[in-house]
Amino acid sequence: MKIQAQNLTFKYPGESTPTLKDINLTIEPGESLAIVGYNGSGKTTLLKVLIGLYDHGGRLLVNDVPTQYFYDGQLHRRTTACFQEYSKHFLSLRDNVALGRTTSDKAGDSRIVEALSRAEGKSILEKVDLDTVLNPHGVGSEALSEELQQEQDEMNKRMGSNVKSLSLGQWQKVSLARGFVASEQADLVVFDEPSASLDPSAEKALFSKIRSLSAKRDAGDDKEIGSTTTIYISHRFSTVRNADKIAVVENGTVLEHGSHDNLMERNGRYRELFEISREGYVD
Ligand SMILES: Nc1ncnc2c1ncn2[C@@H]1O[C@H](COP(=O)(O)OP(=O)(O)OP(=O)(O)O)[C@@H](O)[C@H]1O
Repeated sequence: MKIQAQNLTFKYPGESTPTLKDINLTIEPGESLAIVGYNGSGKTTLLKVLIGLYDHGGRLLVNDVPTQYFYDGQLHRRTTACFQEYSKHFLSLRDNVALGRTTSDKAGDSRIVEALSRAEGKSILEKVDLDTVLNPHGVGSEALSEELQQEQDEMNKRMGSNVKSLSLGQWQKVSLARGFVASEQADLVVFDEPSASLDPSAEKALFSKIRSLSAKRDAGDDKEIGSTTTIYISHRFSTVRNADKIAVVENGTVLEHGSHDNLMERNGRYRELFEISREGYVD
């Protein structure tokens, strides 16, 4: 999917000043774009506007067509988004990953295992199986409200001992696996800080899987296929540098964009942020 933002602006309802202004950006089909910048600079808002979640000023074009010419839901069906606030369901591991998108047979289960593996979460299967019901409220039952405690007691009664809790990082991998299953039908896949709860080795492998979603394939005459575009927000420059394009967002606008090499050569904010992050790894 090709995405073009032309003089894009956006203001949250009730706010006096726009959160995004003069955004001009083109992401070609099959490209990966990393969005970087300080906290509160507008990265998540930009991601949400680019995938059509918010009404905006200026123009947003998808495959050269202004988004208002698509019918309701048409673009959303082609988009998969993994946001920081992911959902956890009191459902089996299978249903948490697939949400009904896979068939209930061996082929369906192997898609789920494959998605868990791409999300660096295959080891979760050493602790629970696909039928295990996951408890979204965590281990600390003493911290649960009376209502949640009742819900948990009820589930435990119904499911016997087959209810298990996961760590934060394991839940994040379940939510990423959900994104990978959904991405099979998507032309645009977006991730908002997908590795926040992951350890460095899982993180490195995850980003290479995310970028491989974007690998350009020969689409032949069919412009619709072979062109999954990925956009991700990350503060980890070791992974950001491998994106095809990087956009530096500051005060609600794109300050610089280009490849890692272009931006390093430009010697501007990207280079400054990259060097600060590198210093963080040097003793
Ligand atoms: N729903 C909202 N209503 C009003 N203002 C909002 C809303 N969501 C975010 N903002 C404001 O918009 C600005 C940009 O927020 P955004 O979440 O896009 O930043 P970000 O760059 O993704 O930050 P971070 O790196 O901390 O996740 C911030 O000043 C924030 O307070």
